[in-house]
Amino acid sequence: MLTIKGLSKTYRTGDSALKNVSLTVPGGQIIGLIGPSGAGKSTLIRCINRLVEPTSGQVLLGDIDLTRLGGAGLRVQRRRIGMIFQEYALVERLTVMENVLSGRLGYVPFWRSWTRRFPGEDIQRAWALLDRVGLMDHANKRADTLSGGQRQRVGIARALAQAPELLLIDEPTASLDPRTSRQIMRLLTELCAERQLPAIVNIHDVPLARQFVQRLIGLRAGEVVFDGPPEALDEAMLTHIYGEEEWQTNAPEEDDAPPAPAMPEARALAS
Ligand SMILES: Nc1ncnc2c1ncn2[C@@H]1O[C@H](COP(=O)(O)OP(=O)(O)OP(=O)(O)O)[C@@H](O)[C@H]1O
Repeated sequence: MLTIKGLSKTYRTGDSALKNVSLTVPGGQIIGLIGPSGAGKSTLIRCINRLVEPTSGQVLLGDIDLTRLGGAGLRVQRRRIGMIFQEYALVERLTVMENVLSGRLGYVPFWRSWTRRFPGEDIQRAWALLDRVGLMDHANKRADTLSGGQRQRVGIARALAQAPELLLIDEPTASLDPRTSRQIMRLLTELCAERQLPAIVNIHDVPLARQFVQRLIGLRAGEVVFDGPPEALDEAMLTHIYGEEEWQTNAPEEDDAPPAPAMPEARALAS
């Protein structure tokens, strides 16, 4: 469970990017974070993992307040947070398997990470994850030979290899075509449900968010102005959140692609 209490951020420039944001994300729930450019979505995500220092407030992962930690304590707690990025952030010249294993780097001793000798159980976990995200047959390919959707699947497997207790997902589909975007969103929602992971996904595409996410948070000028299910997000509320900015990027369509396979052994690993 993630609990955010009274979180505020004012940058040195005087920009008040977050104003007293409070919310709770229980395990298994994905929150879709929506709002116009400059609303504070990235700032919120970055304050949670302390890439940006909050000005005030608390961020509790379980019962540990991340805002009170520094140095080694923060490094240890950051292992509990998996990140998934718009541009995947893969190491291009490494294989798919090596990229997934890099999710374990925070756990292995320095000499092992230097020589890339990972424990057997890490390798087994990586295989199970590759199976779950549908990339078993691509394990030995270089990351730079993959399609965008495949790369994002590697990014997802790498984040899960970390055995995170929270996922922070920044614009996961912004570089993908509509159909691949739906496949990735479906995979993310399934994985969070299977592993009972709380997650926050920063997403520009409101129709896509509505299709896959059960709870949306609307940020406007650093404040939460909507917190509810997609059905409650009507045209008037969208106009309130976005003002004049366009929110519709991809029209929702039925997807004929089958859902990603749910491998029983990957489920067992997660439990
Ligand atoms: N490093 C920074 N220094 C000063 N001000 C910043 C910094 N980063 C963001 N801001 C300001 O904080 C506010 C929120 O920005 P943020 O990037 O969090 O919004 P966003 O909702 O993620 O926008 P976008 O959708 O365009 O990425 C904006 O007014 C922005 O100009």
